Amino acid sequence: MGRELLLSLEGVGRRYGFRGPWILRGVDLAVAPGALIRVEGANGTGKSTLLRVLAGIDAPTEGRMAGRPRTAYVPERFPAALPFTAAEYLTHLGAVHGLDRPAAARAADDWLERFGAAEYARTPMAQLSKGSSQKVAVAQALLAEPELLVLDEAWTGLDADAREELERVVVERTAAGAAVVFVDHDPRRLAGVPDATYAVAGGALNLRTGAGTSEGVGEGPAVVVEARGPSRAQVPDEVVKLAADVEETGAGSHRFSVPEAGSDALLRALLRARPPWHVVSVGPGKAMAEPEEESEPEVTGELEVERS
Ligand SMILES: Nc1ncnc2c1ncn2[C@@H]1O[C@H](COP(=O)(O)OP(=O)(O)OP(=O)(O)O)[C@@H](O)[C@H]1O
Repeated sequence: MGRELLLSLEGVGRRYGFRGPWILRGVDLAVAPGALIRVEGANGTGKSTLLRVLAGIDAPTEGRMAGRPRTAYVPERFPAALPFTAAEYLTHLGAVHGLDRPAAARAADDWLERFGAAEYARTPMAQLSKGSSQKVAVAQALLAEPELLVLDEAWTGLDADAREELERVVVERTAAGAAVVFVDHDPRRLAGVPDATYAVAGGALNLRTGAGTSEGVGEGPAVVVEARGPSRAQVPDEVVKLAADVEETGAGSHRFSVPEAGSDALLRALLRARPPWHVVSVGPGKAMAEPEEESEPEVTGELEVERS
């Protein structure tokens, strides 16, 4: 099955107020279905700002975002003192997400149960402990099976069982094709599992491990990216370097085969090119060892990266 990007950021910047310092600048990020992305960085570098932009809570001050996945977000600080019980609150949110009330109530109970908070279902949220209230924060994000799950320190305050459960849920969601972007202060969190780890520093988002880094490229199955360039544009050098195979499939259209570990970096390079390329589809290819057997990627639609 082909994959369209769920979301992409291109040249995104964010600052607070007209004259505030830039917190983020020139951020490019391609979020594919099934991707697990970790974001790191020192305190105050802009991780939460980036996650709020990804979650659609905050708008970029400059740059472009394309794609509108069904998104759920666990904020760093959850407003716990709401005038509802946990079950009422979750049922209400489930209904807002389009579940009928009985289904929403069942989903609310199921998620509270899964995180060991069933006994607090009828407790007013203002009376919940910090940890129990964090379980409600996590449950509200999982209710509607989001396509993009954004977790800002979501493990903080959870007990050991709930922390493990949340790791399991993240792996389940990505296996089901959802993307998960998370920040967590514990380096052991989902260690070795993320497809890519980025660091926010000096306003920039830098790839640390995973796609496009030396430890990642060359591993894993091939991914085929179909993209269309501006008329008579050269394939960007960075893309040529990352791709294992480049084929011109029509006027301005190209097909790139890239090891899975390098696919995000290749997508970023296409989106960053000036003028930018249009990513048409992303799909699985044949193993890199069999280049002569060309695979036909499934074209699933077009992601137009708008320009200002
Ligand atoms: N709503 C806001 N208004 C003004 N400044 C803000 C706002 N939100 C964040 N900032 C500033 O933006 C910078 C980045 O904050 P952010 O919370 O994104 O960083 P962070 O990397 O998540 O930090 P931490 O690790 O401490 O959670 C900080 O200087 C912060 O003071």
